[in-house]
Amino acid sequence: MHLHVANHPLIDHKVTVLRDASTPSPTFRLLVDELVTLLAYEATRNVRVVDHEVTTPLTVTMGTKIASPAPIIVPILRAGLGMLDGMTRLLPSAEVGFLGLKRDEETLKAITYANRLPEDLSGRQVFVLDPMLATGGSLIAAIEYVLERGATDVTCVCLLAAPEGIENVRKAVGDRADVSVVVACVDEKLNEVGYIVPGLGDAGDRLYGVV
Ligand SMILES: O=P(O)(O)OC[C@H]1O[C@H](OP(=O)(O)OP(=O)(O)O)[C@H](O)[C@@H]1O
Ligand SMILES: O=c1cc[nH]c(=O)[nH]1
Ligand SMILES: [Mg+2]
Repeated sequence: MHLHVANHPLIDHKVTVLRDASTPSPTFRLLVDELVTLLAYEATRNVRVVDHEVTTPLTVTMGTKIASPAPIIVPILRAGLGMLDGMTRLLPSAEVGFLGLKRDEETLKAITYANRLPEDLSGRQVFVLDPMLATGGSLIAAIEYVLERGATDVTCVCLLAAPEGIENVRKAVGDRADVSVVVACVDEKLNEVGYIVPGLGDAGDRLYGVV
């Protein structure tokens, strides 16, 4: 597994505002959207492209276009939905599959309640979106889902990660070179109830309200 931690003052600034408990949902949603756009620059560094001839007003030249089959974006419901628009804006030809996972707050195990992914992801490049990588249980479940269906290149885009969660993902995927995690910030630790510290609280609740 390859880990890329973004290192950019604009990203740090926006993450700081996200952390602020007084930031209201509309601002929180806007910042998540902006952060995805910034992280996507790194996350899509290895997006597959093919040569593509283009006619400019002056001549014919060779450029590139996103390869076929198109990449597939998988937001993990709920909180990952807040990252979807930002990602599809940059990759408009991508397809979107949905995975609904809810962490049992007692056991901290991820429970799958929705799955709308193509059965066959053979050879597909997948971008998994989830703002929070805490114990890693949810992300590991998502990575395993798409790998079992044949995906060959999985990039996870997260905002905050706990060191414990990164370690768990690393253990789960081993030294696979085609799984990577791009994250805005690696936080200090998990607390005794599995929340990221200093973190930003419950990302789903902050985006969409307490349910
Ligand atoms: O790394 P983990 O320990 O698995 O925790 C992280 C997961 O917890 C949150 O989702 P949650 O279960 O709160 O669902 P929600 O998005 O519907 O709020 C978050 O969005 C991740 O999916
Ligand atoms: O800190 C955390 C941990 C899991 N899920 C969240 O939304 N926040
Ligand atoms: Mg939540």
